[in-house]
Amino acid sequence: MDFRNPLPQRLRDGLNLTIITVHAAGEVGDVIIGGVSDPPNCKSMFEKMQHFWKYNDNIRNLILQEPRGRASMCTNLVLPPCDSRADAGFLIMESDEWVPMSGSNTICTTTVLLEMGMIEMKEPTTKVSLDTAAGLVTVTAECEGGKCKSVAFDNVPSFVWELDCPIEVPGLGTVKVDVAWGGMIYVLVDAESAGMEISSVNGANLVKVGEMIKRAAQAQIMPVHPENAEIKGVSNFVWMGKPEVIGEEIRAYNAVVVSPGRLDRSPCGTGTCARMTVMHARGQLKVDQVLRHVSPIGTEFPSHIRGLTKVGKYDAVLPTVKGSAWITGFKQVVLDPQDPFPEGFRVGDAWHLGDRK
Ligand SMILES: O=C(O)[C@H]1NCC[C@@H]1O
Repeated sequence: MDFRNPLPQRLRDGLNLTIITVHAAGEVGDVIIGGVSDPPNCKSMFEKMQHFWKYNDNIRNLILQEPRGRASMCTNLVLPPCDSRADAGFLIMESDEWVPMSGSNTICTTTVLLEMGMIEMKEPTTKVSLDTAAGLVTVTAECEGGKCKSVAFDNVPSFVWELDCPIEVPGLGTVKVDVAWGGMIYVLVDAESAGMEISSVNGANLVKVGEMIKRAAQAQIMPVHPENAEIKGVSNFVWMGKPEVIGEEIRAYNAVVVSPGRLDRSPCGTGTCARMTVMHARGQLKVDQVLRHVSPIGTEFPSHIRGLTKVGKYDAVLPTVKGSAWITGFKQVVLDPQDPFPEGFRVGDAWHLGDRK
């Protein structure tokens, strides 16, 4: 056997992605660090995201769908930033969409950028500015011995469109939902009042009922971001667990149903921001008070509101979310030109197929 040149020529010639595999609080947010060209003539990361949606969405399908991907994972693409203040730019791929912002993915990407030496790590604290499709996000990483121990990101302002908005859900009746922006657009429902228990063993039911409510909300309401009319429509769903006051802090479980229907393994950074703005609007969370948001697998994002602002006509909060990520591997992904599934596939045993055939 000759191992000197193990990769056949036809695989070396085609798509060849260098990926660092990583998870934050259990949620996979792999990071592509090589093999994808920067789209030309884009003035913002939002324009780069639109470019991929329009011309290169096949890469998202290839990476996230089977056989290379799976339902419960995301992938990030590191690119040069457009904002001159930023150290790096990145775009976020989820199963059903490119999303403007994501918490677990910001934590994964920052950890990879620092631990792989793509941005210089300074101990004990490294400040990083990341250009995202939702805007500039500043990150403070606690670092020690070459490890990025934690990542706290100052998210874009979050605000509420609706509190207690009645939605007619076929099979369930009227359900009251909150609608908020946390870097993605969320519908949020109090789990206890809907008779839902947040636990991993109840995962299938949380997904099934959450998807029913989310799809009904998508059909009945159309929130539009006041500063970017192209960001519109509900993306994900949050089950809000009962808040428990512990000293000065609040601890609460949550379960986020990520489209097309699976639970976020992490406490969901953008969902946490959406929830904090809802809790603040209801007088349940004060500025600087910690919300320790807990995922169905028990991982935590300690978070807080660092100040108040306005987004268009809406009162908004400035949310900060903290978590940790761990690199799990390194891989090269290729596409054989003869592969019958150049964009992968989904099977109903593991995927909510939704409207797909
Ligand atoms: O942390 C978050 O914001 C997310 N986790 C996966 C789905 C959401 O983007």
